[in-house]
Amino acid sequence: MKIFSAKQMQKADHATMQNQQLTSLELMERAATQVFNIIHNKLNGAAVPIHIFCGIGNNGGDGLVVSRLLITHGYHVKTYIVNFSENRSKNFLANYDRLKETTNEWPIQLKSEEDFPEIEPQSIVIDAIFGIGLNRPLVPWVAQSIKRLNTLRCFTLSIDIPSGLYTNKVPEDAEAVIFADITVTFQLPKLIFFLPQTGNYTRDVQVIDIGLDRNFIVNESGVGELIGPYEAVSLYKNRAKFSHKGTYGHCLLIGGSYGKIGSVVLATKAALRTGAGLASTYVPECGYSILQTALPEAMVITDDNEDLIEEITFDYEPTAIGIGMGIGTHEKTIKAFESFLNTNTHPLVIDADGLNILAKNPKLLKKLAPETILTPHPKELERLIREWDDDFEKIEKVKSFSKENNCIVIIKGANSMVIYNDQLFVNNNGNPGMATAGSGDVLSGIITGLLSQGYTPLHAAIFGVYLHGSAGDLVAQKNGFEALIASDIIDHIGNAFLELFKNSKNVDKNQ
Ligand SMILES: NC(=O)C1=CN([C@@H]2O[C@H](COP(=O)(O)OP(=O)(O)OC[C@H]3O[C@@H](n4cnc5c(N)ncnc54)[C@H](OP(=O)(O)O)[C@@H]3O)[C@@H](O)[C@H]2O)[C@@H](O)CC1
Ligand SMILES: [K+]
Repeated sequence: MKIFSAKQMQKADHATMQNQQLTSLELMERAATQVFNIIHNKLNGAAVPIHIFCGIGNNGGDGLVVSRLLITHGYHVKTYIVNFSENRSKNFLANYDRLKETTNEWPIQLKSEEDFPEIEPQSIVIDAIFGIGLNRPLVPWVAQSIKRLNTLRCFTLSIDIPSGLYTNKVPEDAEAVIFADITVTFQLPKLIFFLPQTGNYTRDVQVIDIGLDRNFIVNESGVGELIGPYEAVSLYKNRAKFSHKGTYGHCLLIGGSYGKIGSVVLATKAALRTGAGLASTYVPECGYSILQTALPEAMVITDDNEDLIEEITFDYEPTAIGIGMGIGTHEKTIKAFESFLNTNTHPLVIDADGLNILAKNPKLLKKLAPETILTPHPKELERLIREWDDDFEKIEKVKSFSKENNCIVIIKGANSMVIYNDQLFVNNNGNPGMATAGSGDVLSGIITGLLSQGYTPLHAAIFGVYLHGSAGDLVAQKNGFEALIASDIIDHIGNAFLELFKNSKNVDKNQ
Protein backbone atom coordinates (compact mmCIF):
# COMPACT_ATOMS: atom_id res chain seq x y z
CA MET A 1 0.00 0.00 0.00
CA LYS A 2 1.40 3.38 -0.95
CA ILE A 3 2.26 6.02 1.61
CA PHE A 4 1.49 9.58 0.47
CA SER A 5 2.65 12.96 1.74
CA ALA A 6 0.08 15.56 2.86
CA LYS A 7 0.49 17.32 -0.47
CA GLN A 8 -0.16 14.12 -2.38
CA MET A 9 -3.28 13.46 -0.27
CA GLN A 10 -4.56 16.91 -1.23
CA LYS A 11 -3.86 16.19 -4.89
CA ALA A 12 -5.71 12.85 -4.60
CA ASP A 13 -8.56 14.80 -3.03
CA HIS A 14 -8.75 17.15 -6.03
CA ALA A 15 -8.45 14.38 -8.62
CA THR A 16 -11.34 12.60 -6.89
CA MET A 17 -13.60 15.64 -6.88
CA GLN A 18 -12.87 16.28 -10.51
CA ASN A 19 -13.23 12.72 -11.76
CA GLN A 20 -16.20 11.76 -9.60
CA GLN A 21 -17.91 15.15 -9.94
CA LEU A 22 -18.05 15.59 -6.20
CA THR A 23 -17.90 18.74 -4.13
CA SER A 24 -15.35 18.83 -1.32
CA LEU A 25 -18.30 18.97 1.09
CA GLU A 26 -19.64 15.71 -0.35
CA LEU A 27 -16.21 14.10 -0.06
CA MET A 28 -15.99 15.21 3.56
CA GLU A 29 -19.45 13.75 4.23
CA ARG A 30 -18.37 10.46 2.64
CA ALA A 31 -15.12 10.25 4.59
CA ALA A 32 -16.58 11.26 7.95
CA THR A 33 -19.58 8.96 7.54
CA GLN A 34 -17.15 6.07 7.41
CA VAL A 35 -15.58 7.23 10.66
CA PHE A 36 -19.07 7.42 12.17
CA ASN A 37 -19.82 3.87 10.94
CA ILE A 38 -16.75 2.52 12.72
CA ILE A 39 -17.74 4.20 15.99
CA HIS A 40 -21.39 3.19 15.66
CA ASN A 41 -20.46 -0.44 14.96
CA LYS A 42 -18.30 -0.54 18.07
CA LEU A 43 -20.67 1.30 20.41
CA ASN A 44 -23.91 -0.12 19.10
CA GLY A 45 -25.97 2.67 20.67
CA ALA A 46 -24.29 2.58 24.13
CA ALA A 47 -25.11 5.56 26.37
CA VAL A 48 -21.47 6.49 26.91
CA PRO A 49 -20.63 10.22 26.95
CA ILE A 50 -18.78 11.27 23.79
CA HIS A 51 -16.74 14.49 23.63
CA ILE A 52 -15.71 15.67 20.19
CA PHE A 53 -12.94 18.28 19.88
CA CYS A 54 -12.91 19.99 16.49
CA GLY A 55 -10.44 22.41 14.99
CA ILE A 56 -11.47 25.00 12.42
CA GLY A 57 -10.15 23.33 9.26
CA ASN A 58 -11.31 20.27 7.37
CA ASN A 59 -10.25 17.89 10.12
CA GLY A 60 -12.59 19.86 12.38
CA GLY A 61 -15.22 19.64 9.62
CA ASP A 62 -14.90 15.84 9.71
CA GLY A 63 -15.41 15.99 13.47
CA LEU A 64 -18.59 18.05 13.03
CA VAL A 65 -20.02 15.52 10.55
CA VAL A 66 -19.27 12.66 12.96
CA SER A 67 -20.89 14.68 15.74
CA ARG A 68 -24.07 15.29 13.72
CA LEU A 69 -24.38 11.64 12.72
CA LEU A 70 -23.82 10.42 16.29
CA ILE A 71 -26.43 12.86 17.62
CA THR A 72 -29.02 11.83 15.03
CA HIS A 73 -28.40 8.22 16.09
CA GLY A 74 -29.18 9.04 19.70
CA TYR A 75 -25.67 9.22 21.21
CA HIS A 76 -24.79 11.57 24.08
CA VAL A 77 -22.45 13.99 22.39
CA LYS A 78 -20.79 17.24 23.40
CA THR A 79 -19.02 19.13 20.64
CA TYR A 80 -16.26 21.69 21.22
CA ILE A 81 -14.55 24.02 18.81
CA VAL A 82 -10.87 24.58 19.59
CA ASN A 83 -10.81 28.10 18.26
CA PHE A 84 -7.16 28.50 17.37
CA SER A 85 -7.77 30.68 14.29
CA GLU A 86 -10.41 32.86 12.66
CA ASN A 87 -9.43 31.31 9.35
CA ARG A 88 -12.21 28.68 9.29
CA SER A 89 -12.47 26.42 6.27
CA LYS A 90 -15.52 26.56 4.01
CA ASN A 91 -16.48 22.97 4.78
CA PHE A 92 -15.99 23.50 8.47
CA LEU A 93 -18.45 26.41 8.34
CA ALA A 94 -20.98 24.45 6.28
CA ASN A 95 -20.95 21.59 8.78
CA TYR A 96 -20.97 24.00 11.70
CA ASP A 97 -24.28 25.37 10.42
CA ARG A 98 -25.65 21.89 9.73
CA LEU A 99 -24.88 20.81 13.26
CA LYS A 100 -26.72 23.85 14.63
CA GLU A 101 -29.71 23.01 12.41
CA THR A 102 -29.73 19.46 13.76
CA THR A 103 -29.29 20.21 17.46
CA ASN A 104 -30.57 23.75 17.77
CA GLU A 105 -27.52 24.69 19.77
CA TRP A 106 -24.04 25.87 18.86
CA PRO A 107 -21.01 23.79 19.77
CA ILE A 108 -19.05 24.96 22.83
CA GLN A 109 -16.26 27.40 21.95
CA LEU A 110 -12.83 26.98 23.55
CA LYS A 111 -10.62 30.05 23.34
CA SER A 112 -8.20 29.61 26.22
CA GLU A 113 -7.01 27.00 28.67
CA GLU A 114 -9.61 28.17 31.23
CA ASP A 115 -12.38 27.09 28.87
CA PHE A 116 -11.28 23.44 29.09
CA PRO A 117 -14.38 21.42 30.04
CA GLU A 118 -15.02 18.86 32.78
CA ILE A 119 -14.92 15.39 31.28
CA GLU A 120 -16.00 12.16 32.98
CA PRO A 121 -13.25 9.50 32.91
CA GLN A 122 -15.51 6.90 31.27
CA SER A 123 -16.05 9.20 28.27
CA ILE A 124 -14.90 8.67 24.73
CA VAL A 125 -12.89 11.51 23.19
CA ILE A 126 -12.86 12.11 19.46
CA ASP A 127 -9.93 14.18 18.29
CA ALA A 128 -10.58 16.28 15.19
CA ILE A 129 -8.45 19.29 16.13
CA PHE A 130 -5.75 19.10 13.49
CA GLY A 131 -5.32 16.75 10.56
CA ILE A 132 -2.66 16.74 7.90
CA GLY A 133 -2.87 20.56 7.62
CA LEU A 134 -0.77 21.35 10.72
CA ASN A 135 2.05 23.55 9.44
CA ARG A 136 3.45 25.48 12.42
CA PRO A 137 3.92 25.17 16.19
CA LEU A 138 0.80 25.15 18.36
CA VAL A 139 -0.03 28.27 20.33
CA PRO A 140 0.53 27.62 24.06
CA TRP A 141 -3.13 27.30 25.13
CA VAL A 142 -3.85 24.76 22.38
CA ALA A 143 -0.74 22.78 23.33
CA GLN A 144 -1.88 22.88 26.98
CA SER A 145 -5.39 21.73 26.03
CA ILE A 146 -3.96 18.74 24.16
CA LYS A 147 -1.86 17.88 27.20
CA ARG A 148 -4.97 18.10 29.39
CA LEU A 149 -6.83 15.78 27.02
CA ASN A 150 -4.02 13.26 27.38
CA THR A 151 -4.19 13.35 31.17
CA LEU A 152 -7.87 12.32 31.11
CA ARG A 153 -6.93 8.83 29.94
CA CYS A 154 -10.28 8.50 28.16
CA PHE A 155 -10.50 6.17 25.18
CA THR A 156 -9.46 8.47 22.33
CA LEU A 157 -10.09 8.15 18.62
CA SER A 158 -8.17 10.47 16.32
CA ILE A 159 -9.50 11.35 12.91
CA ASP A 160 -6.87 11.02 10.16
CA ILE A 161 -3.84 11.66 12.42
CA PRO A 162 -3.34 12.40 16.13
CA SER A 163 -3.59 16.19 16.47
CA GLY A 164 -0.27 17.92 16.96
CA LEU A 165 1.65 15.64 14.58
CA TYR A 166 3.12 16.98 11.38
CA THR A 167 3.30 14.59 8.45
CA ASN A 168 6.90 15.43 7.58
CA LYS A 169 8.74 16.32 10.78
CA VAL A 170 8.72 15.53 14.48
CA PRO A 171 6.67 17.79 16.79
CA GLU A 172 8.46 20.59 18.66
CA ASP A 173 6.85 19.53 21.95
CA ALA A 174 6.62 15.76 22.21
CA GLU A 175 3.90 16.02 24.90
CA ALA A 176 1.63 18.36 22.94
CA VAL A 177 0.31 15.63 20.67
CA ILE A 178 -2.80 13.54 21.23
CA PHE A 179 -2.06 9.99 22.38
CA ALA A 180 -4.75 8.06 20.54
CA ASP A 181 -6.03 4.58 21.21
CA ILE A 182 -7.00 4.36 17.58
CA THR A 183 -6.49 6.58 14.56
CA VAL A 184 -8.90 6.21 11.69
CA THR A 185 -6.96 7.49 8.71
CA PHE A 186 -8.17 8.25 5.22
CA GLN A 187 -7.35 6.03 2.23
CA LEU A 188 -3.62 5.49 2.75
CA PRO A 189 -1.33 5.14 5.76
CA LYS A 190 0.92 8.07 6.70
CA LEU A 191 4.67 7.67 7.23
CA ILE A 192 4.51 9.05 10.80
CA PHE A 193 2.63 5.96 11.96
CA PHE A 194 5.73 3.84 11.41
CA LEU A 195 8.65 5.92 12.68
CA PRO A 196 10.16 5.41 16.15
CA GLN A 197 9.71 9.09 17.13
CA THR A 198 6.12 9.50 15.93
CA GLY A 199 4.69 5.99 15.81
CA ASN A 200 3.90 5.83 19.52
CA TYR A 201 1.15 8.44 19.39
CA THR A 202 -1.37 5.88 18.28
CA ARG A 203 -1.82 2.36 19.57
CA ASP A 204 -3.70 1.24 16.50
CA VAL A 205 -4.33 2.54 12.99
CA GLN A 206 -7.29 1.75 10.80
CA VAL A 207 -6.98 2.83 7.17
CA ILE A 208 -10.38 3.40 5.58
CA ASP A 209 -11.11 3.45 1.88
CA ILE A 210 -12.94 6.71 1.19
CA GLY A 211 -13.00 6.09 -2.55
CA LEU A 212 -10.24 8.49 -3.60
CA ASP A 213 -9.39 8.38 -7.29
CA ARG A 214 -7.80 5.02 -8.02
CA ASN A 215 -6.00 6.13 -11.15
CA PHE A 216 -4.35 8.98 -9.35
CA ILE A 217 -3.16 6.70 -6.57
CA VAL A 218 -1.81 4.09 -8.97
CA ASN A 219 0.08 6.61 -11.07
CA GLU A 220 1.53 8.75 -8.31
CA SER A 221 4.70 7.40 -6.72
CA GLY A 222 4.35 7.81 -2.98
CA VAL A 223 6.92 8.77 -0.36
CA GLY A 224 7.05 5.09 0.52
CA GLU A 225 5.28 1.79 0.38
CA LEU A 226 3.87 -0.25 3.24
CA ILE A 227 4.57 -3.95 2.77
CA GLY A 228 1.56 -6.04 3.66
CA PRO A 229 0.43 -9.56 2.78
CA TYR A 230 -0.64 -8.45 -0.69
CA GLU A 231 2.76 -6.99 -1.58
CA ALA A 232 4.58 -9.96 -0.02
CA VAL A 233 2.64 -12.62 -1.89
CA SER A 234 3.24 -10.80 -5.16
CA LEU A 235 7.00 -11.20 -4.61
CA TYR A 236 6.82 -14.95 -3.99
CA LYS A 237 8.49 -17.16 -6.65
CA ASN A 238 6.83 -20.49 -7.29
CA ARG A 239 8.86 -23.70 -7.07
CA ALA A 240 8.56 -25.73 -10.25
CA LYS A 241 7.68 -29.42 -10.13
CA PHE A 242 10.66 -30.49 -12.25
CA SER A 243 13.23 -28.60 -10.25
CA HIS A 244 16.14 -29.91 -8.20
CA LYS A 245 18.31 -28.57 -5.40
CA GLY A 246 20.59 -26.89 -7.93
CA THR A 247 17.67 -24.80 -9.11
CA TYR A 248 17.56 -23.03 -5.76
CA GLY A 249 21.20 -22.15 -5.51
CA HIS A 250 24.10 -22.92 -3.26
CA CYS A 251 24.58 -20.12 -0.79
CA LEU A 252 27.51 -19.44 1.50
CA LEU A 253 27.36 -18.03 5.00
CA ILE A 254 30.64 -16.64 6.28
CA GLY A 255 31.01 -15.80 9.92
CA GLY A 256 31.58 -16.92 13.48
CA SER A 257 34.53 -16.71 15.84
CA TYR A 258 35.35 -18.53 19.08
CA GLY A 259 32.23 -18.35 21.30
CA LYS A 260 30.07 -16.95 18.48
CA ILE A 261 29.60 -19.89 16.16
CA GLY A 262 25.87 -19.99 17.03
CA SER A 263 25.25 -16.85 14.95
CA VAL A 264 26.33 -18.48 11.74
CA VAL A 265 24.51 -21.72 12.59
CA LEU A 266 21.31 -19.69 12.90
CA ALA A 267 21.93 -17.83 9.64
CA THR A 268 22.69 -21.01 7.70
CA LYS A 269 19.68 -22.82 9.09
CA ALA A 270 17.46 -19.86 8.22
CA ALA A 271 18.81 -19.83 4.62
CA LEU A 272 17.95 -23.52 4.24
CA ARG A 273 14.52 -23.10 5.83
CA THR A 274 13.85 -20.25 3.37
CA GLY A 275 14.43 -22.60 0.47
CA ALA A 276 18.10 -22.40 -0.55
CA GLY A 277 18.93 -25.64 -2.39
CA LEU A 278 22.33 -26.07 -0.74
CA ALA A 279 24.17 -24.16 1.94
CA SER A 280 27.81 -24.07 2.93
CA THR A 281 29.18 -22.33 5.96
CA TYR A 282 32.64 -20.80 6.24
CA VAL A 283 33.85 -20.76 9.86
CA PRO A 284 37.08 -20.87 11.90
CA GLU A 285 38.29 -24.40 12.74
CA CYS A 286 36.54 -24.32 16.11
CA GLY A 287 33.17 -24.14 14.36
CA TYR A 288 33.56 -27.39 12.43
CA SER A 289 32.07 -29.90 14.86
CA ILE A 290 29.49 -27.44 16.08
CA LEU A 291 28.09 -26.95 12.59
CA GLN A 292 28.25 -30.57 11.55
CA THR A 293 26.38 -31.51 14.71
CA ALA A 294 23.89 -28.66 14.90
CA LEU A 295 23.05 -28.61 11.20
CA PRO A 296 23.71 -31.83 9.26
CA GLU A 297 22.08 -30.31 6.14
CA ALA A 298 24.91 -27.77 5.76
CA MET A 299 28.40 -28.30 4.34
CA VAL A 300 31.28 -26.75 6.23
CA ILE A 301 34.46 -25.06 5.03
CA THR A 302 36.97 -24.07 7.68
CA ASP A 303 39.58 -21.37 7.96
CA ASP A 304 43.09 -22.47 8.95
CA ASN A 305 42.79 -20.36 12.06
CA GLU A 306 41.25 -22.13 15.06
CA ASP A 307 39.39 -19.16 16.60
CA LEU A 308 38.75 -16.56 13.95
CA ILE A 309 38.55 -16.02 10.22
CA GLU A 310 41.83 -14.82 8.72
CA GLU A 311 41.48 -15.79 5.06
CA ILE A 312 38.31 -16.33 3.06
CA THR A 313 38.86 -18.92 0.33
CA PHE A 314 36.41 -21.36 -1.19
CA ASP A 315 36.49 -23.33 -4.39
CA TYR A 316 32.98 -22.99 -5.77
CA GLU A 317 30.78 -20.19 -7.10
CA PRO A 318 28.12 -19.47 -4.48
CA THR A 319 24.83 -18.10 -5.78
CA ALA A 320 24.66 -15.73 -2.82
CA ILE A 321 26.76 -14.90 0.23
CA GLY A 322 25.86 -13.70 3.72
CA ILE A 323 28.79 -12.42 5.75
CA GLY A 324 29.49 -10.83 9.11
CA MET A 325 27.46 -12.62 11.78
CA GLY A 326 29.68 -13.34 14.79
CA ILE A 327 32.80 -12.70 12.70
CA GLY A 328 34.43 -10.25 15.15
CA THR A 329 36.64 -7.28 14.29
CA HIS A 330 40.13 -8.75 14.74
CA GLU A 331 42.74 -7.16 12.48
CA LYS A 332 43.30 -10.45 10.66
CA THR A 333 39.58 -10.76 10.03
CA ILE A 334 39.39 -7.19 8.73
CA LYS A 335 42.16 -8.04 6.24
CA ALA A 336 40.34 -11.19 5.14
CA PHE A 337 37.10 -9.23 4.79
CA GLU A 338 38.83 -6.59 2.68
CA SER A 339 40.38 -9.06 0.25
CA PHE A 340 37.05 -10.88 0.05
CA LEU A 341 35.32 -7.62 -0.97
CA ASN A 342 38.06 -6.93 -3.52
CA THR A 343 37.12 -9.98 -5.54
CA ASN A 344 33.52 -10.74 -4.67
CA THR A 345 30.94 -10.30 -7.41
CA HIS A 346 28.23 -12.52 -5.94
CA PRO A 347 24.96 -11.16 -4.50
CA LEU A 348 25.85 -10.24 -0.94
CA VAL A 349 24.31 -9.57 2.47
CA ILE A 350 26.49 -7.91 5.12
CA ASP A 351 25.47 -8.03 8.77
CA ALA A 352 26.72 -7.37 12.30
CA ASP A 353 30.52 -7.15 12.60
CA GLY A 354 30.74 -6.97 8.80
CA LEU A 355 28.95 -3.63 9.15
CA ASN A 356 31.19 -2.52 11.99
CA ILE A 357 34.25 -3.25 9.84
CA LEU A 358 32.72 -1.17 7.02
CA ALA A 359 32.02 1.70 9.43
CA LYS A 360 35.62 1.70 10.64
CA ASN A 361 36.99 1.44 7.09
CA PRO A 362 34.62 3.48 4.90
CA LYS A 363 36.93 3.06 1.89
CA LEU A 364 35.69 -0.55 1.75
CA LEU A 365 32.23 0.73 0.80
CA LYS A 366 33.58 1.40 -2.67
CA LYS A 367 34.36 -2.29 -3.03
CA LEU A 368 30.83 -3.58 -2.47
CA ALA A 369 29.27 -5.59 -5.28
CA PRO A 370 26.33 -3.68 -6.82
CA GLU A 371 23.12 -3.82 -4.77
CA THR A 372 24.79 -5.36 -1.74
CA ILE A 373 22.31 -5.57 1.14
CA LEU A 374 23.37 -4.06 4.48
CA THR A 375 21.28 -4.93 7.54
CA PRO A 376 22.18 -2.51 10.35
CA HIS A 377 20.29 -2.05 13.60
CA PRO A 378 20.12 1.63 14.66
CA LYS A 379 23.48 1.63 16.47
CA GLU A 380 25.27 0.01 13.52
CA LEU A 381 23.51 2.45 11.20
CA GLU A 382 24.77 5.39 13.26
CA ARG A 383 28.32 4.07 12.91
CA LEU A 384 27.84 3.91 9.14
CA ILE A 385 26.11 7.23 8.43
CA ARG A 386 26.86 9.19 11.64
CA GLU A 387 24.19 10.92 13.74
CA TRP A 388 20.87 12.23 12.54
CA ASP A 389 18.58 14.89 14.03
CA ASP A 390 15.33 12.99 13.66
CA ASP A 391 13.76 10.04 11.86
CA PHE A 392 13.06 12.09 8.75
CA GLU A 393 16.68 13.16 8.44
CA LYS A 394 17.73 9.56 9.08
CA ILE A 395 15.71 8.41 6.06
CA GLU A 396 17.22 11.14 3.86
CA LYS A 397 20.75 10.27 4.99
CA VAL A 398 20.21 6.59 4.27
CA LYS A 399 18.84 7.42 0.81
CA SER A 400 22.00 9.42 0.03
CA PHE A 401 24.19 6.65 1.45
CA SER A 402 22.37 4.08 -0.69
CA LYS A 403 22.83 6.18 -3.82
CA GLU A 404 26.50 6.87 -3.12
CA ASN A 405 27.33 3.22 -2.56
CA ASN A 406 24.72 1.54 -4.77
CA CYS A 407 23.59 -0.59 -1.85
CA ILE A 408 20.30 -1.58 -0.23
CA VAL A 409 19.97 -0.69 3.43
CA ILE A 410 17.60 -2.41 5.83
CA ILE A 411 17.12 -0.30 8.94
CA LYS A 412 16.13 -2.92 11.49
CA GLY A 413 13.71 -2.00 14.24
CA ALA A 414 10.05 -2.12 15.26
CA ASN A 415 9.04 -1.20 11.71
CA SER A 416 12.02 -2.25 9.65
CA MET A 417 12.57 -0.09 6.58
CA VAL A 418 14.21 -1.08 3.30
CA ILE A 419 15.81 1.79 1.42
CA TYR A 420 17.24 1.64 -2.08
CA ASN A 421 18.14 4.94 -3.73
CA ASP A 422 15.01 7.07 -3.26
CA GLN A 423 12.70 4.14 -2.66
CA LEU A 424 11.41 3.43 0.84
CA PHE A 425 9.58 0.28 1.90
CA VAL A 426 8.11 -0.02 5.38
CA ASN A 427 7.46 -3.35 7.05
CA ASN A 428 5.09 -3.27 10.00
CA ASN A 429 4.73 -6.89 11.04
CA GLY A 430 6.94 -8.39 13.74
CA ASN A 431 6.79 -7.80 17.48
CA PRO A 432 8.90 -6.81 20.52
CA GLY A 433 9.58 -10.48 21.30
CA MET A 434 11.91 -10.45 18.30
CA ALA A 435 14.28 -8.10 20.09
CA THR A 436 16.34 -11.11 21.12
CA ALA A 437 19.80 -12.55 20.50
CA GLY A 438 20.25 -14.05 17.05
CA SER A 439 17.11 -12.54 15.53
CA GLY A 440 19.26 -10.47 13.14
CA ASP A 441 21.35 -13.52 12.16
CA VAL A 442 18.12 -15.25 11.18
CA LEU A 443 17.10 -12.27 9.04
CA SER A 444 20.44 -12.31 7.21
CA GLY A 445 20.07 -16.03 6.63
CA ILE A 446 16.54 -15.61 5.25
CA ILE A 447 17.66 -12.90 2.83
CA THR A 448 20.71 -14.91 1.72
CA GLY A 449 18.39 -17.89 1.14
CA LEU A 450 16.13 -15.76 -1.05
CA LEU A 451 19.05 -14.30 -3.03
CA SER A 452 20.26 -17.84 -3.55
CA GLN A 453 16.95 -18.72 -5.21
CA GLY A 454 17.26 -15.87 -7.68
CA TYR A 455 15.19 -13.17 -6.00
CA THR A 456 16.55 -9.74 -6.97
CA PRO A 457 18.39 -8.06 -4.09
CA LEU A 458 15.60 -5.52 -3.55
CA HIS A 459 12.90 -8.20 -3.56
CA ALA A 460 14.97 -10.44 -1.29
CA ALA A 461 15.37 -7.58 1.18
CA ILE A 462 11.68 -6.64 1.22
CA PHE A 463 10.32 -10.18 1.19
CA GLY A 464 12.92 -11.35 3.70
CA VAL A 465 12.01 -8.68 6.22
CA TYR A 466 8.33 -9.53 5.78
CA LEU A 467 8.83 -13.31 6.21
CA HIS A 468 11.02 -12.74 9.27
CA GLY A 469 8.37 -10.54 10.93
CA SER A 470 5.58 -12.89 9.99
CA ALA A 471 7.43 -15.92 11.41
CA GLY A 472 8.06 -13.95 14.61
CA ASP A 473 4.38 -13.07 14.88
CA LEU A 474 3.39 -16.71 14.48
CA VAL A 475 5.73 -17.64 17.37
CA ALA A 476 4.39 -14.83 19.55
CA GLN A 477 0.81 -15.97 18.98
CA LYS A 478 1.74 -19.30 20.58
CA ASN A 479 4.42 -18.39 23.14
CA GLY A 480 4.09 -14.68 23.84
CA PHE A 481 6.94 -12.19 23.54
CA GLU A 482 9.31 -13.05 26.37
CA ALA A 483 9.90 -16.71 25.57
CA LEU A 484 10.55 -16.07 21.87
CA ILE A 485 14.10 -17.03 20.82
CA ALA A 486 15.75 -16.79 17.42
CA SER A 487 15.52 -20.55 16.71
CA ASP A 488 11.73 -20.29 17.08
CA ILE A 489 11.68 -17.75 14.24
CA ILE A 490 13.53 -20.24 12.02
CA ASP A 491 11.07 -22.98 13.00
CA HIS A 492 8.18 -20.80 11.83
CA ILE A 493 9.56 -19.70 8.45
CA GLY A 494 7.59 -22.54 6.85
CA ASN A 495 4.36 -21.33 8.42
CA ALA A 496 5.16 -17.79 7.33
CA PHE A 497 5.23 -19.04 3.72
CA LEU A 498 1.92 -20.86 4.23
CA GLU A 499 0.42 -17.75 5.80
CA LEU A 500 1.13 -15.81 2.61
CA PHE A 501 -1.48 -17.81 0.80
CA LYS A 502 -4.03 -17.65 3.60
CA ASN A 503 -3.82 -13.88 3.35
CA SER A 504 -3.72 -13.58 -0.41
CA LYS A 505 -7.41 -12.67 -0.53
CA ASN A 506 -6.42 -9.56 1.31
CA VAL A 507 -6.16 -7.51 -1.87
CA ASP A 508 -5.17 -3.88 -1.72
CA LYS A 509 -7.73 -1.98 -3.76
CA ASN A 510 -5.29 0.89 -4.27
CA GLN A 511 -3.00 -1.24 -6.43
N1 LIG B 1 -8.12 13.53 0.87
C1 LIG B 1 -8.16 13.66 2.15
O1 LIG B 1 -7.21 13.32 2.78
C2 LIG B 1 -9.34 14.21 2.85
C3 LIG B 1 -9.11 15.00 3.96
N2 LIG B 1 -10.06 15.41 4.77
C4 LIG B 1 -9.69 16.05 6.03
O2 LIG B 1 -9.01 17.26 5.83
C5 LIG B 1 -7.91 17.34 6.75
C6 LIG B 1 -6.96 18.40 6.35
O3 LIG B 1 -7.66 19.59 6.48
P1 LIG B 1 -6.98 21.02 6.38
O4 LIG B 1 -6.09 21.04 5.21
O5 LIG B 1 -8.08 22.00 6.40
O6 LIG B 1 -6.08 21.10 7.67
P2 LIG B 1 -6.33 20.83 9.22
O7 LIG B 1 -5.41 19.77 9.64
O8 LIG B 1 -7.77 20.64 9.51
O9 LIG B 1 -5.82 22.19 9.89
C7 LIG B 1 -6.59 23.34 9.76
C8 LIG B 1 -5.83 24.60 9.42
O10 LIG B 1 -5.18 25.12 10.53
C9 LIG B 1 -4.12 26.00 10.12
N3 LIG B 1 -3.00 25.73 10.97
C10 LIG B 1 -2.00 24.84 10.75
N4 LIG B 1 -1.18 24.77 11.80
C11 LIG B 1 -1.68 25.63 12.72
C12 LIG B 1 -1.28 25.99 14.02
N5 LIG B 1 -0.21 25.47 14.60
N6 LIG B 1 -2.03 26.88 14.69
C13 LIG B 1 -3.12 27.41 14.13
N7 LIG B 1 -3.54 27.12 12.88
C14 LIG B 1 -2.84 26.23 12.20
C15 LIG B 1 -3.89 25.75 8.67
O11 LIG B 1 -4.40 26.83 7.92
P3 LIG B 1 -3.58 28.18 7.67
O12 LIG B 1 -3.82 29.02 8.91
O13 LIG B 1 -2.14 27.82 7.50
O14 LIG B 1 -4.19 28.78 6.45
C16 LIG B 1 -4.72 24.47 8.41
O15 LIG B 1 -5.22 24.39 7.11
C17 LIG B 1 -7.44 15.93 6.76
O16 LIG B 1 -6.58 15.65 7.82
C18 LIG B 1 -8.74 15.19 6.85
O17 LIG B 1 -9.19 15.14 8.19
C19 LIG B 1 -11.43 14.92 4.57
O18 LIG B 1 -12.35 15.82 5.02
C20 LIG B 1 -11.76 14.59 3.13
C21 LIG B 1 -10.71 13.88 2.39
K1 LIG C 1 -6.98 14.68 14.34
